[in-house]
Amino acid sequence: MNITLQKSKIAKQSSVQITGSKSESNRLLLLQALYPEFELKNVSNSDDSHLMTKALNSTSNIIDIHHAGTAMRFLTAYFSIQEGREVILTGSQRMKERPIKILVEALQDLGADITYQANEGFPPIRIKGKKLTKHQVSLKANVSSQYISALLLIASKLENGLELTLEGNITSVPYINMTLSLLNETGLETSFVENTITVKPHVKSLEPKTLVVESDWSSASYYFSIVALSDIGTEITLTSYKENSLQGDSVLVEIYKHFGVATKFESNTIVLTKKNQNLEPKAFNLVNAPDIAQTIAVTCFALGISCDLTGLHTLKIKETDRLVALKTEIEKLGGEVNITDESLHLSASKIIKESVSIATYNDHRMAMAFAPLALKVPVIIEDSGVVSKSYPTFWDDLKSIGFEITQ
Ligand SMILES: O=C(O)C1=C[C@@H](OP(=O)(O)O)[C@@H](O)[C@H](O)C1
Ligand SMILES: C=C(OP(=O)(O)O)C(=O)O
Repeated sequence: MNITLQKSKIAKQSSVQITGSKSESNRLLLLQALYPEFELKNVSNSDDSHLMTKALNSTSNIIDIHHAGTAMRFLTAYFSIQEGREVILTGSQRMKERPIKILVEALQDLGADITYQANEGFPPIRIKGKKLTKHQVSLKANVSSQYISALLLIASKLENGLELTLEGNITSVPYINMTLSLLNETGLETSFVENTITVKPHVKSLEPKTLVVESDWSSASYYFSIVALSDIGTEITLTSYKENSLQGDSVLVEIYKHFGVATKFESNTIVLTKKNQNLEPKAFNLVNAPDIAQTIAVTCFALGISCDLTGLHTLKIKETDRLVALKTEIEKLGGEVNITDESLHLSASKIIKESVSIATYNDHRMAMAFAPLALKVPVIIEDSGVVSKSYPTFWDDLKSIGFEITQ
């Protein structure tokens, strides 16, 4: 369904409760399936986390994880060690175009039985679960950190644990550190020295405990953008966040200072306040935080400032080719964007065309990143339901802070 966001003005002070991180949730759901002794709180209500839960509880031999990249990668590793179980893991048309060869080869090197059902290197895949006895493997680390996290999540269940050697530049490093921190929090032993990660085997059960998922920082990014585009003094409070986050996207706090947004941590909330207008050109390397690239590009466009974003090589293999999607949609609005395979340059723009219909390409972040533009001009968002991949209540939450949204 397409929706129209009328030109809106938000309340001077408002607050929004954001659901648990989808990245943390999907890791913890898998760990809980391996070690049922712990309990989870504030689990994400995203489609991707529902799909993860459903897949882990499914007894079917065909599992469809739709658009959920982490679920696809993490479950490939999980089903490889489910002895005696055979499943076909498949997904949406786009998922069938998202590469998985690096992970499959690493699992095969460890002894896993995985075959491609259609195109080599891509889902769907058939997995015959078995005991994996090898423990040393190396893999290319510059394509997706999800392959590495997938291996780490099952590592403690391998007979001899895992010694993983990362080859080349390592992309999206905070997501690897998040995986290791969560393993440690659950009581598993890991080390990460130079380019080698080790996880000790653990056959026994773990100490029962309750783990509380922090709310999603990528979802928070849209509010940083909203505050950046609002009048000085505008304040939005978001729950539940902590200062020492495991999520790399918490770098938003530093990045949005450059847009005049101050962040204050107060007990379990963050309070975002618009302090001043800073219209200097911007440059950010987002190799550690690829999911906030769209948010930042649209903030800059809406403020009429130029920006250079680099470290974006993973954007081409996400829900859509996000570099091409950003260029196409910003140019429809009157902007000028130049892209390479790993960077985006946005020229300073004086105009924002009104009532442009923004295509979202089955990508939740296209819909959410362009929504703050409604603080400047009316905008139409196509296929608005895509947001449920990570943030199902996004439009209701925007309405609650003053956005005027009609069908
Ligand atoms: O491990 C994770 O939870 C994620 C890792 C990142 O992917 P890449 O490592 O492929 O960049 C990120 O873009 C994705 O949304 C979630
Ligand atoms: C890239 C994303 O997700 P995934 O890779 O898990 O599909 C995302 O949420 O922006």
